[in-house]
Amino acid sequence: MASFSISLSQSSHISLKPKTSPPKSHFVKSHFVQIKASAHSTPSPSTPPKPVVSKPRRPADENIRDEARRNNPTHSHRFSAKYVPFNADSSSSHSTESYSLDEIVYRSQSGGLLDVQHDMDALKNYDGKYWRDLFDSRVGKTTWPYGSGVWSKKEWVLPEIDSDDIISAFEGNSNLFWAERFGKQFLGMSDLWVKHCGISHTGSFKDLGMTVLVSQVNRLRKMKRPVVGVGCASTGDTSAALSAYCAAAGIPSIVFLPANRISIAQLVQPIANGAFVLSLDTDFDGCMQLIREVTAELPIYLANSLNSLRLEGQKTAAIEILQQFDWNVPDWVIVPGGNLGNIYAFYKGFHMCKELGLVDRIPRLVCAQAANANPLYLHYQSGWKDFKPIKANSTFASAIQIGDPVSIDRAVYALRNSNGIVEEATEEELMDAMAQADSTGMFICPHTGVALTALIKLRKSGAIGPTDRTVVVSTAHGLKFTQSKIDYHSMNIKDMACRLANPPVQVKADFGSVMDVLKKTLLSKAPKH
Ligand SMILES: Cc1ncc(COP(=O)(O)O)c(C=O)c1O
Ligand SMILES: N[C@@H](CCOP(=O)(O)O)C(=O)O
Repeated sequence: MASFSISLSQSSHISLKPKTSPPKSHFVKSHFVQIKASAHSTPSPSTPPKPVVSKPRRPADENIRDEARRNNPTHSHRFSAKYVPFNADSSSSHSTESYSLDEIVYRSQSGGLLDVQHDMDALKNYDGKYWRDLFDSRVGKTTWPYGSGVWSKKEWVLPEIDSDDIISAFEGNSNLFWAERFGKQFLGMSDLWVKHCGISHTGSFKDLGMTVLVSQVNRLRKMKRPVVGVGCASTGDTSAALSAYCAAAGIPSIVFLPANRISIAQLVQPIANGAFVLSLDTDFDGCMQLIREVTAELPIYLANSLNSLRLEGQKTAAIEILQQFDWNVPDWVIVPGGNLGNIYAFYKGFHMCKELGLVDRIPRLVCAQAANANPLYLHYQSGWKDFKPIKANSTFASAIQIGDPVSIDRAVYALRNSNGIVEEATEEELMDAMAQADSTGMFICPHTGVALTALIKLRKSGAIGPTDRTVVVSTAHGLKFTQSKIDYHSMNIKDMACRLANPPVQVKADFGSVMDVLKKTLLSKAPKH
């Protein structure tokens, strides 16, 4: 595997009936009020927004933030959220411990994980149709901030933040790709989809969480909270997203990277975005330990997914999948896992949609790991007994080379509550799966190769049926990982057959030689009529 050193000296308006059940008194005066929701303001049953037939063009001297301010001058909020201890065992969730999202806190008093808890009673004042219509009305617009796939779900993400404090690149709304040929040719499947979360601002799903986290930091700094910068440990994608969003906000970012373990494309991202980059002679788990110690001492805000704010943004990918299927629920969703925040984020997004009546069930989740970095897989195989961190070995899926995932409890909770499965992929399996997918027109990253391997194995075992609607989550853009593809297609990998390698053919630059080669190769493959 290649390694690199870090020596670089309108609005659509919807008319909705209220829920038949009586809403809570502090929200609604009459049960029979008609709500007009606009794409640019949170609808209020007590003060319905003015109906607007079509959105007039914004004055030339007004930008989209100004426009949002004008349309929503009071910034009144009916919804709220807070941090509570993450409790895998809900029977013991009687804790009264909670924190405002404006506090800087990453762990509960007992040292456990935190979770962002929304005021579900307030959200339940609106029925599933209300939320589906509201979210649908915001897709594909430039209305600040709802044009973002994350902020189109603002009421479910960070309901209390002022739109003016949001730092967004209009992330999300990513392509749900129908993998027609891959599904048909290799798996006999007709309803296979790839959610391309990596076709995004910085080339990975991390943008979804980072817009939320950096927006909250922006708010904290405006509130004069002591935050001198934002820091993370990273295998390459978190650091890229953090540095981009911080640069957009004018906030300093600090990234801890494991030396020689991330791709050159990932390394250059924070460098270009002006982050303070530390290359450390350790692995990701070592970097994570260090950033936790540093952020406990210095006023640097922690941006890893230990910080549950990140997952609020990431969960919108799950909501988006449902939305893209017209609120039909797929049977399976397969997610590659490393630090294990994302698998929980998917669970949370699906679960919220069920709880709030947008859908009536959730998909089964599969978490896919590289066999060289498989602590969750081993834990699953043991029947969820005694989790043991491991020393992760080098893998082409370098962004998930993690042996001591911070979100292990969240992942176990998500998988147990979705009748989930954990699978693993060897280096050869993941690279072959990546090459196979690429040969059908995709250009995926090795982590997506891990997820596809899980799919291939589950199809072979019969767990996933030929007509099951299945979504594979692609987590990063293949262009960040071109070196792995170069190594594969030049058959330059020790102990790997690279059976799908497609190296370029060296030919003399004359007509005869070119014709000979073309006849021998292309024409022999032409379909016979
Ligand atoms: C490309 C890519 N895929 C998958 C993952 C795994 O996500 P998580 O750490 O949330 O499990 C990561 C980061 O860890 C990643 O960068
Ligand atoms: N793959 C991640 C690893 C860190 O994960 P996080 O979600 O906890 O930030 C990366 O790109 O750094």
